[in-house]
Amino acid sequence: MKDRAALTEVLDRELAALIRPYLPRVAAAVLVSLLLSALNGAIAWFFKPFTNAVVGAHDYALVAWVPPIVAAAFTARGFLAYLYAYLMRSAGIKLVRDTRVRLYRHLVRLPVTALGTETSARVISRLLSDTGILRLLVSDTILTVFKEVPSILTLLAVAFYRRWDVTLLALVVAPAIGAGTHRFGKGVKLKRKQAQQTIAQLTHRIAEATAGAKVIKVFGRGREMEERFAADSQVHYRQELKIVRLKEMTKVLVDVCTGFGLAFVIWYGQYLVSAGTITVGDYASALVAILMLFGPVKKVGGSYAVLQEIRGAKERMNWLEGLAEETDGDVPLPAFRSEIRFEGVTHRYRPDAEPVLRGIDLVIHKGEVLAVVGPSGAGKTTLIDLIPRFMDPTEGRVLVDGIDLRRVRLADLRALIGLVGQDVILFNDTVRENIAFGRPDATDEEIREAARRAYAHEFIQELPRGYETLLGERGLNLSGGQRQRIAIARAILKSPPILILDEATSALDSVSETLVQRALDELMQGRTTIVVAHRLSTIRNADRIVVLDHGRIRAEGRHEDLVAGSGVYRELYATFEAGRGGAAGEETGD
Ligand SMILES: Nc1ncnc2c1ncn2[C@@H]1O[C@H](COP(=O)(O)OP(=O)(O)OP(=O)(O)O)[C@@H](O)[C@H]1O
Repeated sequence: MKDRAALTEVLDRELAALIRPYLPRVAAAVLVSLLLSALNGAIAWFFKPFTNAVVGAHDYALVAWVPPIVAAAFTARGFLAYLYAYLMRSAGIKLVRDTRVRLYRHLVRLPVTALGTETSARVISRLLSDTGILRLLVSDTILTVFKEVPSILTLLAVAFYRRWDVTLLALVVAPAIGAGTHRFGKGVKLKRKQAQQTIAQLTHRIAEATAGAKVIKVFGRGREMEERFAADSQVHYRQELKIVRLKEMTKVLVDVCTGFGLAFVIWYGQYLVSAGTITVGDYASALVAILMLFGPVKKVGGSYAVLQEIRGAKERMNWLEGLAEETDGDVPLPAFRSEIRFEGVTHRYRPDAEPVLRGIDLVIHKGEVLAVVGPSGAGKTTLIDLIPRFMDPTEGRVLVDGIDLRRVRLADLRALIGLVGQDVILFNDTVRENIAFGRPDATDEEIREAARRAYAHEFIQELPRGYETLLGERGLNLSGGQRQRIAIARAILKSPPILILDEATSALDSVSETLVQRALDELMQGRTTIVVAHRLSTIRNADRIVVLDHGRIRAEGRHEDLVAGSGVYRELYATFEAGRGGAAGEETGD
């Protein structure tokens, strides 16, 4: 109970901090809205003398003024209403925009392992949908506080001043309003969180339907996917409906309670009047003030439910904001001079899990091509992921030129590294931008030269708009080999001294494979290369091979030596040979 109260307090402080930059704009909007009310009041007020003047036509001087004043008043009203809406809405949209940008910046700065088992859909729903709800903070909650709370306080003061006892009587219903509103509000908060989870689920299903289109079709599961989406949408509909009902119930509650409050006041007031204790004037004045209180109280009650909704969304966003960003070191690393060293490296993905790497000691010398081989799950990817410091080892350390990676400036370290992974990520941009991803300042000639060396220039020229061709979402309109060559061109253009390759396990057709292999050879020229190898040619040509098994280095050496000596390696090599398809077949000809 106490924890929950503390959480609410923290949430409210965070919400207050979020809204602070936009307060001047909101205050200006409230000011405009007060002006607008005054103008409306004035229009109503002057209606009588104007009507008398026009209809009675006694005052000709005034009659002449009426048409321009009416036109001006309505024009001013239109513009003030516009200004009010503009100020109010822009503050809300700004709040949403800035929060999204802040969250995205945070997302990009997270370590790659931080998101763990979270799906991208859950992150997307937090970034787009939960942040969208924040808009209500401006257009509802803050607005209500600015507009209604001062009226409530003024009216209460008047009512107390006139008849404090009558007013107190009206207030006996206040605790009921407070407790009921709070209870409904809690329901709204819970439902909002659930509804946002369902939004994440829907986002997930949409992503599956687009990314998994082929699988869904070939397994004939389209109908089931539709049904699941419809079922989730139905769940979301019910959750939203529940939110609407709870919010409206809050207003009903205020109506019912105020009805009772009023009944008490009328009953007691009449008694006082008939007993001659108070004057009719006092009674009427207190009654009017109390009556006028009900409208603003109802609005504040409704707003409290909205605030709970916002708290629910903020709580979900806090999960993302609570993840720690990558920690950066401060030792500059302008160049790669001699070696990468693993010292007693043990790594677990979770404290209670088995280690994936166990006591690895390994030195990779500058200029060397090191192939890492091992059965599936041996820890190869984990090993290479430690070099760009995608994560820190749980025990031991990784050093570049004798400096622990934890102390090195991350940007410097990563500037020295090129990475060509199994899954080629192409961005939703032109071929040109995709190649220049690591060097946005590269000239056209440099980009072409990189593409030529990656054996990509020819096919790029044949694309409809050459280098300016937009690659579709995830570059779907290119073949696997073409995608890989673009990734290689990207690495060639960056020209890093250290290269990390995670060879694709799936074989390409032999023509494509030859081109990719040549492009890779070109890329590896003169660079220190660590490659998770799946091709026979790669392991045969490597300066050294490291055999990983169950997180340990089981053997190390050149291909010829290992074939002669290590049992584990011979076994592995046999599986490579047995599986040689396009990839291996290519190089057996030599
Ligand atoms: N992010 C992660 N969280 C938890 N466990 C992980 C994570 N990444 C990998 N693992 C586990 O660590 C072990 C080693 O995985 P790793 O990807 O390093 O092996 P690998 O040798 O590269 O395998 P493969 O050749 O199949 O890609 C596996 O058991 C895997 O399930």
